[in-house]
Amino acid sequence: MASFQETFLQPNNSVKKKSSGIMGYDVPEGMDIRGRYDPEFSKILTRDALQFVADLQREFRNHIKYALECRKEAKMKYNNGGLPGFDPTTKYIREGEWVCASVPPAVADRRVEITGSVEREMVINALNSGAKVFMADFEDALSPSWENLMRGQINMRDAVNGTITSHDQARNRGHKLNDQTVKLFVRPRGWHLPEAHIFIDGEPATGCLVDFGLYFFHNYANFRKTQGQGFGPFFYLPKMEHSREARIWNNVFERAERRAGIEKGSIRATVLIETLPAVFQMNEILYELRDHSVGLNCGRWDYIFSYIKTFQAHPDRLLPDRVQVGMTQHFMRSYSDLLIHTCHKRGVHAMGGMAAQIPIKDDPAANEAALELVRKDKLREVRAGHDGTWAAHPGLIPACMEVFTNNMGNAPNQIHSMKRQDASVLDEEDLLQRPRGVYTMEGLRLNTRVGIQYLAAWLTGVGCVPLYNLMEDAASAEISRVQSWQWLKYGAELDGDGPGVKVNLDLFGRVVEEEMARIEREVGQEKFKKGMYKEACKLFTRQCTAPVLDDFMTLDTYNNIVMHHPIGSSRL
Ligand SMILES: CC(=O)SCCNC(=O)CCNC(=O)[C@H](O)C(C)(C)COP(=O)(O)OP(=O)(O)OC[C@H]1O[C@@H](n2cnc3c(N)ncnc32)[C@H](O)[C@@H]1OP(=O)(O)O
Ligand SMILES: O=CC(=O)O
Ligand SMILES: [Mg+2]
Repeated sequence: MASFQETFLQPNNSVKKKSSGIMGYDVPEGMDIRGRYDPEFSKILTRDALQFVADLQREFRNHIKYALECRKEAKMKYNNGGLPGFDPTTKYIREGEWVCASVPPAVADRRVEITGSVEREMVINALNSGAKVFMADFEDALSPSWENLMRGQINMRDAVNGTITSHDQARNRGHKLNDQTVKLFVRPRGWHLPEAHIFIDGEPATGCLVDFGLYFFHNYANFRKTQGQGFGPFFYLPKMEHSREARIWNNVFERAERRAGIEKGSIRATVLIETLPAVFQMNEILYELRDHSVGLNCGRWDYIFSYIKTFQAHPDRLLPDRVQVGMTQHFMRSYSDLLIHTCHKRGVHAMGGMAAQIPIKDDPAANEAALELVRKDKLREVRAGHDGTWAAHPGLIPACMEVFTNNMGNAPNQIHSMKRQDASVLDEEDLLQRPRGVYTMEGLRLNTRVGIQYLAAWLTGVGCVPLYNLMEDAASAEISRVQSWQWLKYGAELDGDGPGVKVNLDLFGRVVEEEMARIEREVGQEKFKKGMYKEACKLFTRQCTAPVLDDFMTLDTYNNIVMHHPIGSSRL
């Protein structure tokens, strides 16, 4: 097999060019790095790694643009009254008798997976956590600033090398890896997010190709030796809407494997089914990735967000208060059951999702109640046939582990024991059924407080925060945003907690003002003044009152965290 150096360091005639002045990155032809120069970052942004990213971008950019155009077309169809559904032209895939490549032994048992951003201490804690897998997140849990992304890549490299350490000076505490660590999966950003600090041929790079490309380039060889038992690296793939997007990932993987000289099928990925259109494409997505798949996951928070977004022009499908849209609603249960049936039919893992509860430090009774909710959620998942689940915090791992182990015993998964044949009859009506529940003023207030505080954190580089004893990230905060937009747009009647009142601009304005005052009281004047709450409030208000719904909260907001050097901040 060709060595890493031989395979990647092919001669090229590109002009050696340093960007960003005297101290600059050594970039290949057609590439421009507009992010801050840092000697540590330059060990990630090597010329050859950048060339690899540029090659991916050049080969796949038109496919990505086409896939994003198709999303727009689908949106138009839904906005004109259409409903998502199964595609008659791919019935042969849904009904065919095929299976995915067999599961790599290294990740046969995934009963508890901890997730977290790629921040250094969190990475070390997650790898030491005693879960089976750590999903290191460049997506929902990360604010994609240049600093976060580059430090995240450094942290991933050091994690795979087994050399990652950190020292917290303020607390005089060190972090280092235990002898036993968990298996690493990396979640790159979704297709929709650009990387505005790296330009290729005059255009911002595609965020996920930067995340994937840099991580793969630097780590694939070590990963396969130390983590993957000959397989890997392993990925989670977010926010896809159609199997054509999975086909692009499959082609990216095959290209990377060829360039690295490793066998086809080395790279493995779990796809999050977290958009409403994707639930009708689960077989097709697995089929596209059949040589590279290691299952599907119920990304329940983005799924709820996507339900609202897909039905943005359907006032008869308003969702009730966010807290009432749980996994026991018929459409959510149907999605999880069909996902299990589909994955097990195709021989791969059906992963559960994230309960939003996190440990409550200063109130044992409330903490026990939160833990009980997590246990209940996990029990539902394992009994339904899921092979594993997500935990948002190390403190939840023992409870999740206990529930799964009590029900699965020593078996690494339930792929062959829980076929869920009964779920094969679930149809469009089950998957789209209108959720039941009430619309309340408290729901609107909570959405406002959560949306503003999440955005305020995101603007300062923090992509996941504890709010009101729950985990909030880009996916859960999106629900708050689009729900507020939808209630406002259609004048939802809030009658769940008193006499009915219709949401309108006046009411929403008052709610925003009052909730800002409450946030100030809750966080304290000093933190409020130093923080980005006012900016966040402006962004949230604009997004909720926009005549046309923004596709993603993070797209417009991204312009606020782009920092071009040496010029200063810049809009795309
Ligand atoms: C919808 C989705 O996409 S879900 C997936 C994306 N979301 C996530 O991954 C959420 C990950 N979780 C988190 O980010 C955090 O747990 C939060 C923000 C929810 C709570 O954070 P905090 O309030 O800071 O937690 P807390 O103070 O209890 O942390 C205590 C310790 O646990 C660690 N910790 C907390 N969560 C995690 C985690 N997910 N992974 C590893 N370590 C963690 C902290 O680093 C801290 O360690 P230290 O004592 O060594 O400094
Ligand atoms: O990514 C997970 C989700 O629930 O969204
Ligand atoms: Mg998600």
